[in-house]
Amino acid sequence: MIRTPSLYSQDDPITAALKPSPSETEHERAVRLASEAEAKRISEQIDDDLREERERLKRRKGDVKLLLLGQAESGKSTLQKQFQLMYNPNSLNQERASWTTVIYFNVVHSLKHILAILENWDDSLDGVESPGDDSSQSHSSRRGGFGGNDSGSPSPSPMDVSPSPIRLEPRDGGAVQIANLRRRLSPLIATDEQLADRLSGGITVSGSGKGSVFVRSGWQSRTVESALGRIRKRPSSEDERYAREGADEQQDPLVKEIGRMLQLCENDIQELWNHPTVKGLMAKRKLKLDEWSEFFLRHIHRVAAPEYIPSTDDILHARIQTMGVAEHTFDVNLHGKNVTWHLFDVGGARGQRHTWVPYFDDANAIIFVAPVSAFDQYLEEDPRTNRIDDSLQLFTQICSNALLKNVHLVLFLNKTDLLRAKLDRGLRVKKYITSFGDRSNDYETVVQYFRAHFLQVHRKNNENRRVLYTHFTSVVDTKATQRIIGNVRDSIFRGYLQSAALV
Ligand SMILES: Nc1nc2c(ncn2[C@@H]2O[C@H](COP(=O)(O)OP(=O)(O)OP(=O)(O)O)[C@@H](O)[C@H]2O)c(=O)[nH]1
Ligand SMILES: [Mg+2]
Repeated sequence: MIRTPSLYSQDDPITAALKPSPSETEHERAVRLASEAEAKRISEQIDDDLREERERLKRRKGDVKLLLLGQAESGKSTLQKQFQLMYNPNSLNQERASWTTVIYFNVVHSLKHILAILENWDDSLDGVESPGDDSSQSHSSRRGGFGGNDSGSPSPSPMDVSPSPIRLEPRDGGAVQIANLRRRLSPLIATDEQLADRLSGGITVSGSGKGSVFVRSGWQSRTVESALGRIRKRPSSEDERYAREGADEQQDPLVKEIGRMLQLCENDIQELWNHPTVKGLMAKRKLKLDEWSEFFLRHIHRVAAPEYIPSTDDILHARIQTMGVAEHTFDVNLHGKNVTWHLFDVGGARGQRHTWVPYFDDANAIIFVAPVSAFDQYLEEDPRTNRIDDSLQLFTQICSNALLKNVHLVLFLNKTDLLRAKLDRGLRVKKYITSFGDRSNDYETVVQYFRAHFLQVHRKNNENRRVLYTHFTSVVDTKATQRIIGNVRDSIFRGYLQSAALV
């Protein structure tokens, strides 16, 4: 007979220490056995997790890992949606209905913001300053020159002052009209927090400002799940009709109710959006709306329609902040070879950037997204830092990071459509970026100026003499972006094949 060592061998001091006391009662024995069983379960779970992780790493060995990096609002998640549209369009269709919640939230939040600005403005409608004036935040206290020099911006040039400042609505009629709109819209505005809660699953992120909502990877199904307590699987299809047919049975009662409210309030929203006071404040830049706010308010007739299902363009314009790192997987076929790509879409706010590092050591490529339209904007997390300055600082850190020194590097100078629109509206770069000086304020000069700064950062931090691939992009433009994604895919693939010694 084979003899096995006793469970409580006298030779082992640890097992001796764990040996039950001879005076152990029945109850103590039951508690001990339960805790030993729980410890065993946890240990086995850890072993399973480790085995799974090893398998996953083994599987991923030949895969391409692409990181999307850049500051908050730069367009990383929008670019990820373009990849999804290109390589896994069914998955975008399956989650189409869940974007309704985000878009309703974007609309309600924008209305709330407009009404809040109007409230603060009611008392001082006559105190309108010159166009282009941006006195809601003092420039002199901000970093506006490249490289974080604290030079601030020059005071507005007398040339910028309009000889006849726009007069906003007189207090009486306009103010009464706005007060009525505020009253009628208040039930809709009151849903803001419920919507935020639905999207974030109750998680709030400190310092997120503007009442933004952060979502973790997989929020689309969780949003529906948390509302209904179940997820219904639908057959995948490229047809938006599926989304429409499935949407009703899957729809969250809160979202349904807000859809109904939007329908009833559409005229009031139109009236507020087209109100001369709102237009006047926007022209004076006393009221600054984010690009997605303007987009959805311009399309409110469609968004407030019964049975609204977001179009692909709507999904590309919807705004929700990424929390942590979200992994998306696609199969990319090139020259008959099928390779799995893992796209890592990161949260770009300063408080999120520490989550990027664990993904650096086995990354093959990075697309760094820098919004060039942001020259007149400041960080949510640090209102003293100009957004372009922050992008350059972040790009410096990425270029100089030792873990990333062999990674294929692509730069997207993004939001060129918004840059063009701002310049066309007469915004002057020099007012925000002092080093721009007296250069011509046209689109070509401005984009080349920004590009030169990014190239300079790359040159100064390029011991390995790696190539930087640069693209001017507007990632909400599907046709142009998909063409660029094709180029990027080819260049990443070439590098990948070379490093895998397959060519
Ligand atoms: N007009 C325009 N809008 C853009 C462009 N790129 C992104 N946007 C919009 O800008 C907003 C922010 O884009 P996101 O993709 O969510 O930004 P992000 O980099 O993922 O931000 P975080 O998740 O906070 O790090 C969204 O409403 C997008 O639709 C662009 O090139 N042009
Ligand atoms: Mg994002």
